[in-house]
Order: sequence, then structure tokens, then C-alpha cells
Amino acid sequence: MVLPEESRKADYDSLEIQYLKGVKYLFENGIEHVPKKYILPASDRPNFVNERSHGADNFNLELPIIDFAELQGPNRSEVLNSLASACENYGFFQLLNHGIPYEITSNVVDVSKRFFELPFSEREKYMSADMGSPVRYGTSYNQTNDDVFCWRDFLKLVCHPLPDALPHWPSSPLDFRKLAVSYAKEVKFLFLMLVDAILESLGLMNKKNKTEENDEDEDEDKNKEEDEDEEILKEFEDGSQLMVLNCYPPCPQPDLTLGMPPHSDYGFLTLLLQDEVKGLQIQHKENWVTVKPIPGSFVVNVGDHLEIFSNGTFKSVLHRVLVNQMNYRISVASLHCLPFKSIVQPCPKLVSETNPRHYMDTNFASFIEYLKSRDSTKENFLHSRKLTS
Ligand SMILES: O=C(O)CCC(=O)C(=O)O
Ligand SMILES: [Fe+2]
Repeated sequence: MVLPEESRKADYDSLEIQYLKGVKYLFENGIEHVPKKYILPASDRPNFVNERSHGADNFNLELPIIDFAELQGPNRSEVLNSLASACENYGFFQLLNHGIPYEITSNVVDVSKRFFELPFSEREKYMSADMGSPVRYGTSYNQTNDDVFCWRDFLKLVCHPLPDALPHWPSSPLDFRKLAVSYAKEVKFLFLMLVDAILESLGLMNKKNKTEENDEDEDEDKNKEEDEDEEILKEFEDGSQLMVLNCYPPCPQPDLTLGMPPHSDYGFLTLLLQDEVKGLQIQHKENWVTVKPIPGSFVVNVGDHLEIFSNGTFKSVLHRVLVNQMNYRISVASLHCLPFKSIVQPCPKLVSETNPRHYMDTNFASFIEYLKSRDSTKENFLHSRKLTS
């Protein structure tokens, strides 16, 4: 049946104001044009034209690759150098041979897809404006502050402490909790192994290698440093973990909008699983470049807290997400931080006369304050933490 022009227009207008239901809802209801709420100013739009005319290859980036299995073997020190160089020069790397069985990673992507396929009435149950909620379904990036919305729906799950959070997680699909929990546990363990390597690559882990010849004073200093290093690791064990399932439905006009605006990640490290659909772009040498997905690998990136902790040696790099006309894209990000009550500051051992402190102290409360302020639409959080002198 062909609707008369007027009634089609009325339908369209009502879809325009339904953006709080998310982009999957818009797409399923047959939206043919991107509503005004999603249209970015011309200067912020993705530059597909440039990409087409210069050849897509100039805009595809092979990130440095870190082989996790090699990191555990006799070549550890070389791999640590590559790790440090990736964190300094790209802020990103791809992690291969990470040891998490393929079944576990593919299951979590699959169950995320199935969650977003549930009817809106089911997904809507998890909508909440409370940032501290153990489960939060929503749309766009920061939907209370975004002037222009982005083309993404998400489900955020607090993973720590798990026994408190779990009963709030979706009970549908039926295997959702089981698959998401086993993934969250594996990824937390991998994160801790990566932190150990990252601290070592910053010259911070003093491995126990006492010898008979060491004099007692030296031993005592070394023991103290070892204890401090062990303490940092222990703090990370108790740290917070947030899992974000992202769904980017096909978009009728992908050159007018973005799946996620340019941002850096709050936290220490993010481990991202993406399906085979391209979309993630990082800022590298002043260009936006697309990260080629490698099946079964993780894209790992330095978060704001690691840049602060390393006193600026490692970089928390801006990234964004493009959408496309044809395919749904699913990604699962696992964001790891110190416990919420902890203060994040440059590691004292990385501050010196020649490399003074570059960042002020920060904690979770200061981040929440920032998110609620209008500044969050103008200035990057990390930037707001920089000391200017
Ligand atoms: O979907 C992606 O590729 C990136 C997601 C992301 O940047 C995030 O969740 O912070
Ligand atoms: Fe991100």
C-alpha cells in the first residue's frame, strides 16, 4: 500500500523525534534519510570523498602487532620494546595469540548481536540515566549532553564486583549472562598480564633477581621497590571493569554522521573486539586512518589514565567510528581502570627534573563532574587534566 504523501511525512516527523529509542529502532522503521539530530557540521563529517579519490589504501592502517605468546617467551625484552614503541607512537596495537579461546570471543560477539536483535520493548528495560547503574542501555555517545547524536546504540555492563552486578544484567537471551561472564573473566586476566608487561616496558617492574653478592642495603631498597610494584598490580586486580557492547546499524547517509565521535578512552587500557566490519579510525599523524580488523585479535589502546600514569610517555589517542550503508557492526569494548576511589597521578618514578609532572591528580568523581558539565562537549577530559607551565 502506498501512503499518501502527507501521512508519510507525518510518519517521518514522528520518527525524527524518536531518536531516544536509538538508531536500531530508526533503521528498523525504514528511515531513508539521516534525521537532523544526527547531521554533523561539514568540518566534522568523515571524508569519504578524499578516501575515494586518494585510494582507500592510504587510509587503512596496519597497527603494530604484539604477539602475546612471544611476550611470555625468551624474546620478551624485544617484544617489550615493540610494546613501548606502539604505546608511544600509535597509542594502539593489535594483540595476537592472546590465549583466549576463539569460542569465547566469538560467542560474546554473537550474543551481543542477539541482544540487539531483541524487540525494543525488551532492550528498553535496561535504559537508565544513572551513570552508576550496573547495566545501562542507551544511544549516541553521551545522550544527555550530545547536541548532535551519533549512530550507535550500546549496552554498558559493570563487571566488578561481579556478584553485585550480575543479577541486574539482561536475562535474555537466555545464555547472555553465562557467555558475557566467561568473556569478562578471561579478558580481565589478560588485562592484568598486559599491565604487568606495560609496567615492565616503562622500566617499573623490578623482578625478583637477588644474588648472593648483593649487599644488604641494596637488597633492602630492591625489596621495597618490588613491594611497591606488586602493590600497583594488586590495585589493578581490585580495579573496575566496564564492558560496552556497541551496535552500529546500517545508516542511509554515512557521510553525514559518525558511529562515535572523536574521543579518547577514560581508564588505563581498553581491549576491543570487533567483528569483520570496518569502522574504527584512529588519529595518526594528523590523519584519520581506518584500523583493519584481524579476526580473533584484540585492538588494545592506551587510555587517559595510562597517559597520566606514564607522565605523557604513552599516548591516549583520539579515535572515532564510521558507519556504512550496508552492514551492522558490533564491537565489544572492555575498559579497565584502577578502583573508582583511587587517585590517578603520574608515577613518581617517571617524574624528574628533566621530565616534570605534566598532569594533575584525577579520580572518578572529577570525571563524573566533567561529564555533567558543558565543557565535555568542547574539551577532551585528558586535556582538562593537563598542567600548563
Ligand atoms: O566500536 C569501536 O570500534 C570503538 C568503540 C570505542 O571506541 C569505545 O567503546 O570506546
Ligand atoms: Fe573508545
